[in-house]
Amino acid sequence: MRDVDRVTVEEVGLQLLSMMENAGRNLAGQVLRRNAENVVIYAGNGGNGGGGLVAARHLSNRDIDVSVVLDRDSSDLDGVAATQHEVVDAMNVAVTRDPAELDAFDAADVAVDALVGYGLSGSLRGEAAELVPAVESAETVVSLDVPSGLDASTGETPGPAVTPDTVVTLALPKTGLKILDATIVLADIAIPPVVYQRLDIPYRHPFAGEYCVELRGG
Ligand SMILES: NC(=O)C1=CN([C@@H]2O[C@H](COP(=O)(O)OP(=O)(O)OC[C@H]3O[C@@H](n4cnc5c(N)ncnc54)[C@H](O)[C@@H]3O)[C@@H](O)[C@H]2O)[C@H](O)CC1
Ligand SMILES: [K+]
Repeated sequence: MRDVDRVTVEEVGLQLLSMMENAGRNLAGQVLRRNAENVVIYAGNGGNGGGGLVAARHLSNRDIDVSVVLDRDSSDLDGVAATQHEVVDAMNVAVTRDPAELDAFDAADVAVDALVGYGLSGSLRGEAAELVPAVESAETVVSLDVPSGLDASTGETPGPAVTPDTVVTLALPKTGLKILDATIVLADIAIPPVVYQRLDIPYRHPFAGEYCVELRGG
């Protein structure tokens, strides 16, 4: 997946922010399908968190009551996550580090888990790990790309990990998802077939007339 991202950005010229926009909009679409009224997005400081913050923007644009919980102070965000945070902050979306501070916390019908994706290294630690019970307290948990704390390649959970109802995984299903009971939805983030060709990955798009396809029910 890292190679797919690299070739897409460096050789084809599609920008990370474009892929992330597709990721976040597809994720928001999956949340909207659940008729959620009150959504809490848990976001970390990487591509995964950035996608979660894009979804926060799309949901807020659709008048959903959405709040964001970060695993660090917003001033400690950098890169794409900082860019996406700046936008939701300007939109007056509630952003906090402490879920108990949110009026919406007890009422959340969907929690979006965008703390860590395939960038996990070792066991889930620090505030991200401490937030796992809060994420799981919502009626429905939707993880972006891979459940936070689960190794995307092996499926191992060397420490705490989110147990989602649904995973919205991006571009290609990650092998580590095989062990989960969750519903797996594959989302199109517009990676062109030439990228897979260059990497000798046999690929035929599975999306038919949609941007998301359910690979496996929970
Ligand atoms: N083609 C695609 O699939 C695309 C995927 N995208 C999304 O980007 C993430 C991968 O982004 P990356 O920045 O490489 O890493 P993460 O966001 O997954 O993680 C970095 C984040 O997590 C923290 N962290 C790492 N290990 C731990 C740990 N053990 N405990 C606590 N915290 C940890 C680290 O400090 C960073 O803050 C991918 O999953 C997709 O969601 C792109 O949006 C587009 C292309
Ligand atoms: K995640």
